[in-house]
Amino acid sequence: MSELRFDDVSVRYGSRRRAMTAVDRVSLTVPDGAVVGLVGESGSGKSTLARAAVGLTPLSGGRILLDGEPIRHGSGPRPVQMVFQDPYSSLDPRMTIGESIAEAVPRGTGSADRRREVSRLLELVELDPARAGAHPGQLSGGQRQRVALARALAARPAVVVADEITSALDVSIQGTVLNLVRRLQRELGTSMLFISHNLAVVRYVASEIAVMYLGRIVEHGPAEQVLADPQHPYTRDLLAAVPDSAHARSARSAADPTPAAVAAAEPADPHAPPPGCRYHPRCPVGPLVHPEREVCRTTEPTADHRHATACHFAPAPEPLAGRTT
Ligand SMILES: Nc1ncnc2c1ncn2[C@@H]1O[C@H](COP(=O)(O)OP(=O)(O)OP(=O)(O)O)[C@@H](O)[C@H]1O
Repeated sequence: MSELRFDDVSVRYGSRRRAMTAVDRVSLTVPDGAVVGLVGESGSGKSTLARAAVGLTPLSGGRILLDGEPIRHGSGPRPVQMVFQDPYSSLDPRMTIGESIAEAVPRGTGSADRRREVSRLLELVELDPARAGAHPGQLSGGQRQRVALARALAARPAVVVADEITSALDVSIQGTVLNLVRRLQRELGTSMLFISHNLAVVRYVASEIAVMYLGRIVEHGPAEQVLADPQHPYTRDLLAAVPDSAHARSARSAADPTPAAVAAAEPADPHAPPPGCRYHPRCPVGPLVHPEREVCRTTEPTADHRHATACHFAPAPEPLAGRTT
């Protein structure tokens, strides 16, 4: 069992006047064996949450639990491994890829076993073990990202956090890396927090989707339900931005026409999040368009159901056929 749980987690940067809360009271569970996709625009706090999970960023509040226990980020193998957007940040360009992967194999493994493990991991990520002597600079971006995945898996992690791992790749390569993630997840059953600003990428691998806006989770539920029946106006806007898909078309028809006041709205300032619902200054169902909906300016909506939406004016979600809630 490997369940990662963020329990009321906050992360603040800076001090006093320039302080900003990048992650604000986030509760989110990555169930055992599930891939939770975390989406949201740049600056919403996704990377901060990821870095907190691997101990790179200290918490200002709340707890992060692995199988119910606080994670220990001391020496020794890290139970939560992270793969970054730029594999150069995790791969030393002076080391061969075999050495980089071997370094992450748990201590106490003999050298012959370590070599075998490196070959096994390279095969697992669909790279030729004969290339173990190559340096990262000799590989393509997609191949480097495969090595970064192999290195993360070498530590036999309970959970992998993947932060924008396809964002720097050519579109043609993104699909092969996503296929690999899907296959690895199916074969190894590793729990995963998969982060991307791109909903089209997340929906390809995730069993659940959580949507983040200005440090808060505004919608979370089973992937197919969030995609087919998005409840939060921000999720609908994200979906409408996905090029040519059935989901985008339905999201667009729900949101269209974009009211002029919404189109002209300024992006939010993360240093001064709006009171009430954080999305209200940009929201097509909020007080910009419906002045009587004062509650959006004054009261923060909460989300606490299985397909949960933090919006005062979200319709009740349709039950999924064949599922019990
Ligand atoms: N080390 C830091 N010091 C101060 N502020 C930071 C730091 N790291 C991030 N921030 C701020 O915290 C907020 C959230 O950033 P974060 O990188 O977590 O968001 P994100 O959703 O991952 O966006 P991106 O995809 O652009 O990285 C942003 O406003 C950012 O400017």
